[in-house]
Amino acid sequence: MMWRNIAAFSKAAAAARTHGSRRCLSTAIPGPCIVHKRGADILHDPWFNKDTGFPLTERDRLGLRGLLPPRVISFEQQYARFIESFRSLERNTQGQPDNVVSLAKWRILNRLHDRNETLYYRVLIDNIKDFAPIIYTPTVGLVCQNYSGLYRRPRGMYFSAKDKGEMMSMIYNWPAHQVDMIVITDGSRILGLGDLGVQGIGIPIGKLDMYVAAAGINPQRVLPIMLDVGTNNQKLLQNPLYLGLRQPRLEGEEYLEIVDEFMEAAFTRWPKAVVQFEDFQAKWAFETLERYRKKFCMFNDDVQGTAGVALAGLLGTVRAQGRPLSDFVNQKIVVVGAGSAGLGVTKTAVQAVARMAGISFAEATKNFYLIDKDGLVTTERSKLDPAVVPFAKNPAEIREGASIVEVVKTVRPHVLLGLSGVGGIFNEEVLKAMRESDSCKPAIFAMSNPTLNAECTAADAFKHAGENIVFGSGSPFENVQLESGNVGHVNQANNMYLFPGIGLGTLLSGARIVTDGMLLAAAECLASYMTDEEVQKGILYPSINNIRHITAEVGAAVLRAAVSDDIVEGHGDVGPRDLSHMSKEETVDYITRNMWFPIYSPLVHEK
Ligand SMILES: NC(=O)c1ccc[n+]([C@@H]2O[C@H](COP(=O)([O-])OP(=O)(O)OC[C@H]3O[C@@H](n4cnc5c(N)ncnc54)[C@H](O)[C@@H]3O)[C@@H](O)[C@H]2O)c1
Ligand SMILES: O=C(O)C[C@H](O)C(=O)O
Ligand SMILES: [Mg+2]
Repeated sequence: MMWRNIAAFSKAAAAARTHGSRRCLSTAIPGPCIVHKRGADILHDPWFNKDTGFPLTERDRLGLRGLLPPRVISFEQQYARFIESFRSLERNTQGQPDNVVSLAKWRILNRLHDRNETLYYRVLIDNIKDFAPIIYTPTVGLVCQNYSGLYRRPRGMYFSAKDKGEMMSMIYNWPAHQVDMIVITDGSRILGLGDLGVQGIGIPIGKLDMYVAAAGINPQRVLPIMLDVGTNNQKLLQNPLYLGLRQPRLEGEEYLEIVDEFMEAAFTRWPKAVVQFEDFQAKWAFETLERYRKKFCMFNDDVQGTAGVALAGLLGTVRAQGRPLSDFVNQKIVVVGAGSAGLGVTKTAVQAVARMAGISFAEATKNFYLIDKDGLVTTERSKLDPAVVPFAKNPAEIREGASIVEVVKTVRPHVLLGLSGVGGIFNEEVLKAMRESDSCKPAIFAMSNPTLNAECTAADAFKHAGENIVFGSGSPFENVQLESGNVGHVNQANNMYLFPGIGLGTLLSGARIVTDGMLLAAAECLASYMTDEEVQKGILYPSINNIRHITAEVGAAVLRAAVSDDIVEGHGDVGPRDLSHMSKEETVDYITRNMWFPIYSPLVHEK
């Protein structure tokens, strides 16, 4: 396996990325785009609309003459105008409550999204660091919470329990002929915000925005899906404006029949699509993953994407300590949260230890401590969930149900990682206890989203746990100015660094399933991306500004793993033999060339 080579590869990767990041943004002359509509219908279609940017000849050809003011405004002018209105909104809302400002920013972006997708995705790609926190975590959480009130226009498709028996025909209501990426939720566990029912549609929309921005999936080929099987959120059920089914969630077979029907319908119409499951409550996240992963091209981002990002972070912390990667097997890791994300991370990290040390899975669990809402999980617990059994500790080591602080004080872990969804649970006492860690650079990952649900803030982590820590959080925080004059670096430990590459690499390989090998390759690629110099400064993940480049690398790693697993079927004109003959560089190049980039294409009308 590659683990030993990660540090060596990282230097070469860093050099390549300085080189490569320009390439994927280069703007070749765009090919024509066929439209089947004319006149005002084009202006009202955000896929084709160019607003005042339609050249005069195109206005003639498409029946737009007279429907727009006479001046033609260039793309660059339109872009500058939007950025100026965004900046002026920032100035005008200064001093207002954070939620008000965030929603105002989301609205202005959403209006552009609804009107002109080319311009929208261009401003998103170019300003990803500023805009990701609006269209993705944390603001997307606020949008979901307020969705029924914010709703103006539909986006994506809604399949409800009332549509049983109809889905195979309904799927043909979607206007695009080709769909490459689908992100689906049932709204049952939206970030750390719980059951938000139909309002959870904001999550697939935000994830697919990241697919377009990071992976260059053509926005005409993405499909956000809400599977509305009811909600158990009483507040929503009582809200007269709630837009979802007003019934308790379906359970058991009734629930699975709905998901089965959707999967059959989607893959019947688009057999080559990739489906990402997102924000399902743990029991359904695991059950659907097992049920579909050998049958359909799908993966669960919260279980599998998060596991890869966390593993890359954990390996990074070993490097940050100046230790060889092989020392990963000696790291003591406390994971707080034993749900879809926490269990996915723990299982993957234990597997990595077992592989590296050449020991059994059971032996490799020795240095892992799993804590859930009832405290430390031990074998003494009655009604132990089968999924946590492999990680349950012997109560003779530490008592059943021990609190986080007790566990930290007893174990003196190298890493404290939170995926509990409970804001502030790494309180002052817990963080101070991490000062006694056996690591020279203790690591704290507060991975829960959105910001208020993070287990601690970045500032508190550096203040209480010490200035020598490594810190990661699921939602963005500003870097922290330390008393020593140094900067405490904040890593965004978020699955956004992997899911776009997993989806894109799978799509372009033409694989019909997503294997463990493909997921592991994605994690290894991310783990080897940073240089030793960066890692020693506590920088474990790349800047989000490099997201297209890292996604191309991850996508290539996933594709090459699919080749190794002998499951590629090719994509478009590129067959399985072509894929298997590509070198690593050629694969990255192939992935990069297939990324869509927002630029106005000449529109050609066809009846
Ligand atoms: N950063 C990322 O990339 C990323 C990825 C996936 C999930 N997440 C976040 O992780 C959180 C959990 O997601 P999930 O899907 O695992 O949820 P989940 O509901 O499946 O699991 C939550 C777990 O936390 C435990 N828990 C609840 N209260 C606790 C407490 N007081 N002390 C200790 N443990 C407690 C529960 O017992 C459960 O095991 C969410 O906030 C989500 O946003 C982040
Ligand atoms: O959506 C995110 O930002 C990460 C993750 O998928 C989550 O559920 O929190
Ligand atoms: Mg999620």
